[in-house]
Amino acid sequence: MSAHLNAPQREAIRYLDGPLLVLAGAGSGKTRVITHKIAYLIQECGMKPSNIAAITFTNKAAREMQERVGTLLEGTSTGGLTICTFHALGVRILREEAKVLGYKPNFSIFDSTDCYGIVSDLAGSVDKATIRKLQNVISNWKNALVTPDMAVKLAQDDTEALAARAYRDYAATLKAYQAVDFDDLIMLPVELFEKHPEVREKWQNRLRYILVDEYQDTNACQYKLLKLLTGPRAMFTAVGDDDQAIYGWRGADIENLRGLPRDYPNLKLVKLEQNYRSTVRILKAANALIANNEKLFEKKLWSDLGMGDLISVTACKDPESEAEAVVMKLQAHKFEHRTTFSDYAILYRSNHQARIFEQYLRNQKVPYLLSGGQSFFDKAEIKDITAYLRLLANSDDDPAFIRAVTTPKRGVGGSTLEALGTYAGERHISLFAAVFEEGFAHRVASRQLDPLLEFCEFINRMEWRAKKEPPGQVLPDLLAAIGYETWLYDHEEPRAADSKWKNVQEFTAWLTRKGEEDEKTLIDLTQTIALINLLDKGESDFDGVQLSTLHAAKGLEYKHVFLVGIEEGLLPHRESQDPVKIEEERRLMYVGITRAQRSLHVTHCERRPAGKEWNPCEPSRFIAEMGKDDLRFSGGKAAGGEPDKASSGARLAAMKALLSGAKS
Ligand SMILES: Nc1ncnc2c1ncn2[C@@H]1O[C@H](COP(=O)(O)OP(=O)(O)OP(=O)(O)O)[C@@H](O)[C@H]1O
Ligand SMILES: [Mg+2]
Repeated sequence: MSAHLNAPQREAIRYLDGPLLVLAGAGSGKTRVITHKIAYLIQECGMKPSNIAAITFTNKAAREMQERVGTLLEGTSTGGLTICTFHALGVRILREEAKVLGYKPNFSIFDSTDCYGIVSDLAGSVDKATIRKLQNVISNWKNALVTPDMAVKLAQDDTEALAARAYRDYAATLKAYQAVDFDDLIMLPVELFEKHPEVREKWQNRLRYILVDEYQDTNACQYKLLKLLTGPRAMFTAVGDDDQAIYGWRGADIENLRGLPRDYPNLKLVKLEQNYRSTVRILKAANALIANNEKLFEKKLWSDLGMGDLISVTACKDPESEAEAVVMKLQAHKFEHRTTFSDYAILYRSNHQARIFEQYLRNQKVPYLLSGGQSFFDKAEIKDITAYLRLLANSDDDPAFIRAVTTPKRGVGGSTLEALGTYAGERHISLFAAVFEEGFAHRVASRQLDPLLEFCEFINRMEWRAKKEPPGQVLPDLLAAIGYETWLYDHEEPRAADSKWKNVQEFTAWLTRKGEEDEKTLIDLTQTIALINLLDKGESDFDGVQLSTLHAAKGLEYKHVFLVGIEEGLLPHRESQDPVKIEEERRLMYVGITRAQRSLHVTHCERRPAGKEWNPCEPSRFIAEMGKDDLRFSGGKAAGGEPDKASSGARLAAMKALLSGAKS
């Protein structure tokens, strides 16, 4: 075992007598316990890698963990070792057990845009906000393991009954499409394991030891899946920090932390108290801030990495001057300390805050990476066009068929597809092949069959051309024939449509170029796209400043961190004002502060544009809560020897919150 482990870490790694919870603050080496425990299980306990599964919160975290375990175990084979997210594990289980659940192994996974389309079809003519709400209600039901039948039975009033029926139809539609949504990736395996003990036992025997990182952010459904997977043996290690629970809005529930000792009376608890990440000042500020939250578990956290620099708090006039100030400070800091760009992170509450920083970084030719954003190939519009290409390459690709035939809409409805799906299922042929069969023609009206036939004939014609002509000739005709641009502008807000259409053009230009360079047809290139999708989109070697949302920065660390836009209304967010949500916002700030190793810089604006007007902004109450001993204020009203001014507004806000909290 590596020398760089302290006594409680070693204890946690060696403990194999039953379920184990490592509960500890930020930077105390929880993730390190997981990676080292995997190595320990394989190297010292002789466990097969294929019997071990480690579950991380994001794909990025999974990649990092794979790398670290790979390094620790150099020379030892790790074949079959599972390191992935709950969702990826769900996909794996579902693919293997699809038959038992009545799915094909190549079921589609619908993203939230696909699902929005289904819900909006079912809901009829209601506004977007209502559809999103309905989507949320359905998602909450799924995460609470409420089936459509249960929802219908439990409905208390007309609105709930309506929503429950929409849920039932939504589930039926997905099934007809042989598709699942993200929530299903967890819910269906739970259902599967509950109904089929033999399948459950098979998986319990396969995954004999399970490790879970960021346990505080699991939801009820994921907890259930974990329980079913570990079974009565309960051989697992969960690590987490209740002060970093920041996904309550997505159904994660700290109750799962509280529930563990109840569900597992023999649960062993290990606490880690030494922080190996941050300087004393950073840690002190983080501890002072989080002390304002109700405590679930008592924790201590100390560091021997030295006092470190004061934390700078800068008031800026507006977002432009904030971005300018941050980028200038970053460059000066880099020059002075001879660091690299990848030592820096700029973290913010909401995605939209990134744009102006990107602009200034680009102006200054500072390389940067944007995370928490979406990969190009995962964008709905790129997936739409890719669905057509997949279908040209392989007309048996049912998921691509469903996506292409319904996007843009061409008069093929849910019931037609359901009939087609049933027929194809009985005959064991693909949807595409089924369209041309006489047996199917007898089952549907001609107004249902005609648009299907027209679509398939179009695909056949295009396929024929795609095999011979260069992509540059086929693509424009394909796009024009399906009317994608018009459909986008009919469906989306103008700005969203603009950006999506631009992406489509960028994608087709790329395909055209590739086609010319490599002398490849569209059919050949479809394989290339699939491979790009599989490729690690990781950016490990790139030297750039990291731009990220606070949520996406969870679990990561950077030498120097800028927390920007730390204002009332942004953090805490204006829509998160009740006392429970304020606590979650405070944890988000805690996550932000504790990403920093050496230096921390906090900025806030005095005004922000709101349409043509300016809105005045107060510094966040969280700045005051960090305690002023380790903070150095500058800029704006606070400059010129009035260090307290910047925080007086924050204190006022904190007082207001306290009063409103006391009232409710
Ligand atoms: N015993 C140790 N000796 C030296 N360095 C350590 C030790 N334990 C952890 N570290 C280092 O401390 C840093 C924080 O560790 P790690 O990321 O595992 O903490 P964590 O508890 O998972 O943090 P978070 O709560 O943010 O997820 C890492 O750089 C890690 O390599
Ligand atoms: Mg961690």
